Amino acid sequence: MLGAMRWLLQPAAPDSEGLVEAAPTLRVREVFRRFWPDARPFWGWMVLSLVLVLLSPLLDGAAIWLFKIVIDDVLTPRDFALFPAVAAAYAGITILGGAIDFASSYLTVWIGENFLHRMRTRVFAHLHTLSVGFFDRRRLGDTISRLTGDVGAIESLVLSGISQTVSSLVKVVVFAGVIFYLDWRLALVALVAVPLFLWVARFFSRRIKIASREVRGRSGSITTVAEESLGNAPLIQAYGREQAEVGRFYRQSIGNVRAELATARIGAMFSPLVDLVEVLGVMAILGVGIWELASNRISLGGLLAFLVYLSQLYTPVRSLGQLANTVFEASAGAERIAELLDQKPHVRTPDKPVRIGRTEGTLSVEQVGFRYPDTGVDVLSGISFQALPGTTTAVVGASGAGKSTLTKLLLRFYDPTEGRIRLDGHDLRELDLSELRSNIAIVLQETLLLDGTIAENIRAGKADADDREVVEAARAADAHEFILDLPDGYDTRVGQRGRLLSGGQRQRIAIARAMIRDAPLLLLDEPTTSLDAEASKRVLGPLRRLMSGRTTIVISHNLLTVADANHIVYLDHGRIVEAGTHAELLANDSGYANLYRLHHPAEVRPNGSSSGKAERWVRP
Ligand SMILES: Nc1ncnc2c1ncn2[C@@H]1O[C@H](COP(=O)(O)OP(=O)(O)OP(=O)(O)O)[C@@H](O)[C@H]1O
Repeated sequence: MLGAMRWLLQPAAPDSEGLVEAAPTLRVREVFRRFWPDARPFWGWMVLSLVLVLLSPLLDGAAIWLFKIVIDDVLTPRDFALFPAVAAAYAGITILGGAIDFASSYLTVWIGENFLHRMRTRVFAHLHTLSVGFFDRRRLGDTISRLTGDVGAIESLVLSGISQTVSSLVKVVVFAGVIFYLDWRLALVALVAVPLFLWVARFFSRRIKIASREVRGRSGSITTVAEESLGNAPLIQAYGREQAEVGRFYRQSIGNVRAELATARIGAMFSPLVDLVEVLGVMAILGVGIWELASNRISLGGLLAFLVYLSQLYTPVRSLGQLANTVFEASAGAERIAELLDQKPHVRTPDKPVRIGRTEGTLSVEQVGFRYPDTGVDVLSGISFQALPGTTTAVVGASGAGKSTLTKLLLRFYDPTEGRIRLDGHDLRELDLSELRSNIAIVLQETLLLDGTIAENIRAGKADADDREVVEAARAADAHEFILDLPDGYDTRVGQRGRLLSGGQRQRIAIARAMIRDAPLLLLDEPTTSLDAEASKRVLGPLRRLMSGRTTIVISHNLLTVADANHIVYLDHGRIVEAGTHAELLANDSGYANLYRLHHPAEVRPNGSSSGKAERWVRP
């Protein structure tokens, strides 16, 4: 028996795969204090909705009072005189009640949905203020599940919760008032059940909260697995991992079922217990009622009306108890939203940023050191170099040397942990973030395309560009012809992440996007690495056009695009070990020369001088 009870009341076992970030627990009061201000725009409407909510129990009370009149003044004396008036009053109350119920239901949904929409958009906008580091660390699926699922919890807590509480409380006050008016002795007997109600509700609410937390977390895990798995469908199919992935999904899904069932068990135990309490109350009333009736202190109509009022009173008391469960369930979701909103961007615009407008493009990297948050290793240390307007600086080094990390610092996705980067003499940390980024155009190794049309993707570089500019940029990027060959030309959709295009085509779209941005600073991170020799060759011309006249930082380890850079910086394990021009570094015959020989075995003589082929390669 005890074992069965324990099973009935036990929350589901937590997920051990760690797919979702734990949210700190919050008391319902704190959740409330925190999110109540978000409902401010709806306060006026909420007052109106509460007025409607107040009217409804008053009408119910009046209808029951009419019932008492029917029994005591129409049926018992068998007098027809009052009947037409009572019938008309009934009809009037029903019509008015219907109109109020309609207005109240619609208004509640209207307020709820609009609040939800604002909250969702606010959380989404907040996510976009967070630094890139947040997205590096978090599982996207969990974040999406919070945005689409858990936001609703706040609505049920802050809005529906309030209106249901007020409506139930008003009903309790109205019906309790009436039963005291009818017979205070009977009313006192009826109150015996109240502390029992409260105890049962309290007992359940804590358990419901723990069980609900698991349900919310599991729903995040399901979205996480689905997002990661479906987002990598080609990889999973190529390596035959479909069954393993289905297994992973199955585990999270069954975990969700168990968590839901545990919550349902705990919730379903609540109702029968409350029924029991209610029956105890009614029996006590009937016992005392017979005695009251016998001593003529109450009429039969009065006793029957009393019982109806009592059932009306128990309904809101019961729903207050149920509401506590709903509120605790919702607060488990609200905790997950609060955790997201508590995330602060690591990188932000200072209160009084220096305005630079369009930069000249002098970039100085001064003694920069960096380690990723929550790691113990310096990825970069003591990095210094200067890039002057219109020149090209190449950053070269083996895989993992820290080249891409450097671009992240230049874009201010992260701030250096030591030293500084200056643009036109100003530390990047002093600048307005969006102004800084508007001065930079990027072309990355893995081309980032949005699931829109070709034209939209090019225009992402400059939102107000007209069609002529888009075509011009595409021509300069050597993309115009292949775009015209596509089924819908510039209006062809590129598919998720541009998958409907080839690697080289994606790269040329990215170059067109950088072209149209016309920014003074250009960051190229391995722009040709994912392309074969033929495709690389095709993008080199457009890249050159893009680079001319801008301060360009090229990151590469295949050296294809770097040989004619004005300055080459060779990184090894996060430090600069060599710097100079291509010829100087080859003459040095050290790390850079070795790397170059690796890529172009036939082109470098052992004494380090170049055969000149490399230059022909980059200057076709
Ligand atoms: N978000 C991150 N969090 C923690 N460590 C990271 C993160 N990104 C990169 N690293 C680490 O930083 C080091 C440098 O990585 P980075 O991507 O800058 O190298 P890279 O020189 O660009 O390499 P590749 O040429 O292969 O792209 C690596 O050891 C990597 O493990």
